[in-house]
Amino acid sequence: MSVPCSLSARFKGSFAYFTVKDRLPQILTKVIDTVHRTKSAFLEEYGEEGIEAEKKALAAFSKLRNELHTDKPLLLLMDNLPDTELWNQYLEHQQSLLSENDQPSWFKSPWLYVECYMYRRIHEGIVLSPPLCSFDVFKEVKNESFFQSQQAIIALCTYLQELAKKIKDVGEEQLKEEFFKLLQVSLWGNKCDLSISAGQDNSQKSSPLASLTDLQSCILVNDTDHLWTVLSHGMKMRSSQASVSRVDIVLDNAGFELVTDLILADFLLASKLATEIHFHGKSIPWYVSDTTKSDFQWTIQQLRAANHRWMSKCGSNWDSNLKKEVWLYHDHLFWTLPHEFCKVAQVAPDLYTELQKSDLILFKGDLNYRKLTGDRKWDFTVPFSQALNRFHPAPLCSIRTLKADIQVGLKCGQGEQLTSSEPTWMISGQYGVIQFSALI
Ligand SMILES: O=P(O)(O)OC[C@@]1(O)O[C@H](CO)[C@@H](O)[C@@H]1O
Ligand SMILES: [Mn+2]
Repeated sequence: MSVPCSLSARFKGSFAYFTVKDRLPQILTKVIDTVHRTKSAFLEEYGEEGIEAEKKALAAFSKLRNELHTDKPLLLLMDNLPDTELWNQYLEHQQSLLSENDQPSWFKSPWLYVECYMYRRIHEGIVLSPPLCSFDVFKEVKNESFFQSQQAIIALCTYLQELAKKIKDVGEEQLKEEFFKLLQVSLWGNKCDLSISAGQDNSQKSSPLASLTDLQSCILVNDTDHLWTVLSHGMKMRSSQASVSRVDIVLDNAGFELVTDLILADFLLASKLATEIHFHGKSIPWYVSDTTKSDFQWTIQQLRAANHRWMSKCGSNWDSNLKKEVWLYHDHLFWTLPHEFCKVAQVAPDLYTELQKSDLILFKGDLNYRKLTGDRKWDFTVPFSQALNRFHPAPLCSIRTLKADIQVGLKCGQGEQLTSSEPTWMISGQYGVIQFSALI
């Protein structure tokens, strides 16, 4: 099957161009500033060795920023991590697509590749600066964004606990309504990412439940009914056979968005729409605010320890879900590779086999959407299942706010109409999709 070309900074004036030219250097500058500001903590923890490491990391990041600014060729990774070889093979593959005189570079290669590559090079800079190896350059902003969303988190935890009290008596119609509501909360939670805002505060300040009705018209594709059919069918089948219904959530951002995902996951178990939830996070710091294992655990511990009855109730329930293994956390290295998802079966067959066990996979966020659709110049009306390019481990759904200029599965004329009335509709995060594809 032929696929369109990749989005790339080589298209001047595109969002990819703007990202590589302005947003990525801004993020790198913030990284440099963070490491610099942490100097005294490094000194305290590791002595002189910490200071030497800080200098080494800063030199690596300044060099990286310079390579980016001047559109230098992309380089092989020099660390020795489990994914190093895969990254270096990917560079060779990109090279093989070019003529002999050309080399993959920041402003010429696919946007998805170079953007992922920047985060992997940041990680390399840290890993090659021992003893800083486990320092997360984005931890501080992720934690701040959690604290800045406190009121919204309290509102959600309170709502969930009130719902939990009556859940056994809730009829099918109301259950469906509650599911729709919490799914939308999780969708709009995706507005709060720190990559699009280049690390600036982008947290949820007010209760997200109050604005759902107003926001409904901003959901451009809403396949919630299909999701409901899959989940409620699973629930009915199970009552006769005592089997499991497994939902996988491929997580995106820590902070408020993660809490909305955990709230949804809690509801799926409490309502018996699912019996097992598998979360997939990132194994290295990624796209500023993406969730790592440490963010996942930290968030649950923060809730547990909170000085608010319903917040701490949520935290302790979630802790016990993990202990009972009805919630499971995975962080396969594939999620931080530059590959499109249609390559999972080939590059990470173990992950593909794991995903095939799912009854429904929810992919959160914009980057996952870009990877699902290959980050290509698709027409707006191309069916989602076609853009998936044969990636189909299980029924799946993308839940994303639009923050990159790619969107498929729209009605004829819908994209063009939005472009003329609201030129920034694809990158403003004001619109969203809940886009489903059944097994074919
Ligand atoms: O995956 P997320 O957190 O929803 O978004 C990540 C993101 O901000 O990073 C890219 C730009 O740098 C955009 O494509 C996208 O909006
Ligand atoms: Mn993200």
